[in-house]
Amino acid sequence: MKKTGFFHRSELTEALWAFRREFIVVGIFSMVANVLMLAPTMYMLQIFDRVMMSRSDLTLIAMSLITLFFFVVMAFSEWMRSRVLVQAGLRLDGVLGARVFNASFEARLTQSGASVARAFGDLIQIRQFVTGNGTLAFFDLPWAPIYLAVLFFLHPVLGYAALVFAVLQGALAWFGHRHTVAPAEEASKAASESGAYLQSKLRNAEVLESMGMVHNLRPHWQARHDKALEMNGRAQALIHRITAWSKFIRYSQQSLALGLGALLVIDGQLSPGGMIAANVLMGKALAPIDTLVGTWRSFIGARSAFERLETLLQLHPERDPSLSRVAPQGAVTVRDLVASAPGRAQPILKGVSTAVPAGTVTVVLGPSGSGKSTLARCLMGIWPGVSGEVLLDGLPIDGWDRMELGPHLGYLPQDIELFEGSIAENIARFGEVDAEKVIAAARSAGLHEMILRFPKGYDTPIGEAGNLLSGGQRQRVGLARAVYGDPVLVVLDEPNANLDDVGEAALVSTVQQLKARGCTVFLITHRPGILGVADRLLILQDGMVQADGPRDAVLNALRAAQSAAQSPPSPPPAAAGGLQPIPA
Ligand SMILES: Nc1ncnc2c1ncn2[C@@H]1O[C@H](COP(=O)(O)OP(=O)(O)OP(=O)(O)O)[C@@H](O)[C@H]1O
Repeated sequence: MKKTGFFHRSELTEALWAFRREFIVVGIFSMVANVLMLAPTMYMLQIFDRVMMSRSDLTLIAMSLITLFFFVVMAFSEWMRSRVLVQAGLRLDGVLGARVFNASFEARLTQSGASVARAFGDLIQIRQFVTGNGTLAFFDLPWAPIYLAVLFFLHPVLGYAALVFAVLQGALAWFGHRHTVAPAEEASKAASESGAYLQSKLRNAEVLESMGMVHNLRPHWQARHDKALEMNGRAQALIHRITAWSKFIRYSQQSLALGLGALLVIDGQLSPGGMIAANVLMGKALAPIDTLVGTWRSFIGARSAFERLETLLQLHPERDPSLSRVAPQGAVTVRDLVASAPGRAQPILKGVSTAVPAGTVTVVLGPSGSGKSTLARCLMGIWPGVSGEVLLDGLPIDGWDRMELGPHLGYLPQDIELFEGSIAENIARFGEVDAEKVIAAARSAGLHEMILRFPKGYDTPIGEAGNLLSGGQRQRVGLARAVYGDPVLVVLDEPNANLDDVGEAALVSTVQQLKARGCTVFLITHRPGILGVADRLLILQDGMVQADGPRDAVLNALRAAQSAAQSPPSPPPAAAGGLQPIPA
């Protein structure tokens, strides 16, 4: 449960908070390991100041055995704490993986500006930090004062020297933090922008290669790449300078501590054993600070990753499973639908309204750019900037849980969007392949015989985005995927764009079968040949409804408008929205 008010924790903090027990266990093992880290120091003191003086073999053996035992316990504690952290990291991934996956997809749809491609990289970065040296150094840090106290106990000058070095290391860490965060962030942003640019162009490699566009695009990429290089160079230079200073302080500390101990020994204020022990102790007291300095970059990286991921999860909260509803029937109502897009002054859809009873076929017509595909996306509840309502069985479509609603919907987008995998997997929407349902969907899309002619039948791999299939085959596989599992609402965006006459006849039969089982169908097309299957027509013009109603009524009205417009010499009417002449 999320806490409210002062104790409110974000979802991500809550996920980490759930591992508090593990962190306590790590703290306990760290305590044991750190206390036992005093064992070599004590051993050294005993060897130099006691065994060497008394020359007692027995004391040496006893001291060695005890110290060995301490080492075993120390090694076990170190191993256990790393193990607990690694397991916690895996569990964290398990807890957040699905959420980040879903939120990434939602973010992609809403284009909310959250860094989608980075989301999983961010999760890995957080996990690696939480399970890495940074966290261990954080647990070791509180024990540094114990070593300091022992140093003060050996000689106050040694204690003060350690303090000075600690302050120097700390100041360096702070300086590094202040001055390198922004350049490092900018460098990583520039690098991912350059990578994303290249990636997006690689997707269209055929077009670029065939028309010799590679040469033209290279300078665009080079500019981004150069910027990334420059940023990276600047950040690296700073980081290297800080690392060099850090090394200087560390080496100085090691040697100066020994020199200081020697001075105290010469002065008779410290035993030789104390000198060696102090040297080791000082190294241990400063090691966590050293590690923190070494890991502050990953800390900063993990912190930014944490913030980005937190924003992503906040913008795309988990849907409440209690909202689960009964299976929809397929009645669709659209009310005053206004769909906008970033960077466009005018909305794409400007107040579209229609009401479609369950089990009817609506053919959507209109000229290019009139908003048909946008309407299709709104009907699927996947268009981000909308006002007005799209209701499925009277309930807002974007309020449904997608996992729950998805199987009841079928969608064939204009660019089909198949995925690498087999034909069967694509038709089955990458869920569990139910052979009977897959074959039924393929039959329904008039694809079954064609698939059987492939050497591997339904197991034929279709390549990335289906590029091993022809345009018409891709469209039919997309159609079979849309009708898979008997959905109640199917939206087909230009499903006949790549089809020959046989394919179009199969499409008509598919739509008739869908209708026969009570499925609501929206079919977007430019080709009037398919109007025969329509119960209703919806004609869009410039984002507005120009005509809507039963097919014959709309057609009669259009014909009347056409003949009225043809009697005086006047330009052909735009009534049919760029449609070829309405067949009689
Ligand atoms: N993501 C988007 N961002 C901004 N504008 C968009 C976006 N998608 C579509 N548009 C614009 O919205 C308008 C309608 O596009 P839409 O794809 O809905 O038209 P359409 O009627 O399906 O056209 P066609 O018949 O050519 O497929 C177009 O002017 C297009 O430029």
